[in-house]
Amino acid sequence: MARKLAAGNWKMNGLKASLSEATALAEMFPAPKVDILLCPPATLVAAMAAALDGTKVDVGGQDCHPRSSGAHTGDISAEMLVDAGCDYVILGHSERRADHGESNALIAQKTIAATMAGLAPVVCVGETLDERESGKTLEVIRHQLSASLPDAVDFDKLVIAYEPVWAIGTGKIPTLAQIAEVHDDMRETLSARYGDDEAGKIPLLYGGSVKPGNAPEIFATSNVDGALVGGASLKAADFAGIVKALEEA
Ligand SMILES: O=C(CO)COP(=O)(O)O
Repeated sequence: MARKLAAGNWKMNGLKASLSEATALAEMFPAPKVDILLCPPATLVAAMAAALDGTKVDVGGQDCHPRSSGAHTGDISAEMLVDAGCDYVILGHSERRADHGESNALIAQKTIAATMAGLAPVVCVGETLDERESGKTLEVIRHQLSASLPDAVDFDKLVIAYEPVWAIGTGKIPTLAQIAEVHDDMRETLSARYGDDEAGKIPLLYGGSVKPGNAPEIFATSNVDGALVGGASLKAADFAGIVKALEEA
């Protein structure tokens, strides 16, 4: 069985004052039954890690460079995220694939760098609306999985997030049958490559317009082990509703 994970992606949101939302969340879950993660913007990573030290809420970055150091202005390495107090890093989010032209091959390199540094990579995949409407969803997801993941991964750490691009920040979510179809197919694809035991350990998160209201039904869906949450992770009260739904799933 894969562990359960409620992960929040703050994207380019949050100033120092927002750390109170993170500490409020940690106070609500002194002994959570699931893993909880917040990924703030890079400017807040160290301060959030310090504020959450000793709590059950982990901190992650939203990207890392494939190299560990060097002349790469504006970039951050996996080692630096570890040094700042991170346990996780989100990789290959569709916003980075679109805004920064990230390829599957680059994401695979970043996944290796994160794994070598001891971070848990949260590798994101997801189809566009065009791809879904033309019946290519499973083909796209299978290709992204095979090309964005290296052969050597740490199965105790790797996390996959399925985030349909058209469901992000739109309030639209796929039907539960569509989520189940993709998650079951991802598990099979991972099993075929890595073996049933190893693939079975990988938490498969759903992301895209997850709210406290729709979380229970999403978490009851086949092969959904948690969520990667954007907007609803910014406020402790909203994210707490999603964490509770996962605890009760
Ligand atoms: O992209 C997402 C998380 O990485 C999802 O964002 P929303 O929850 O705001 O739709």
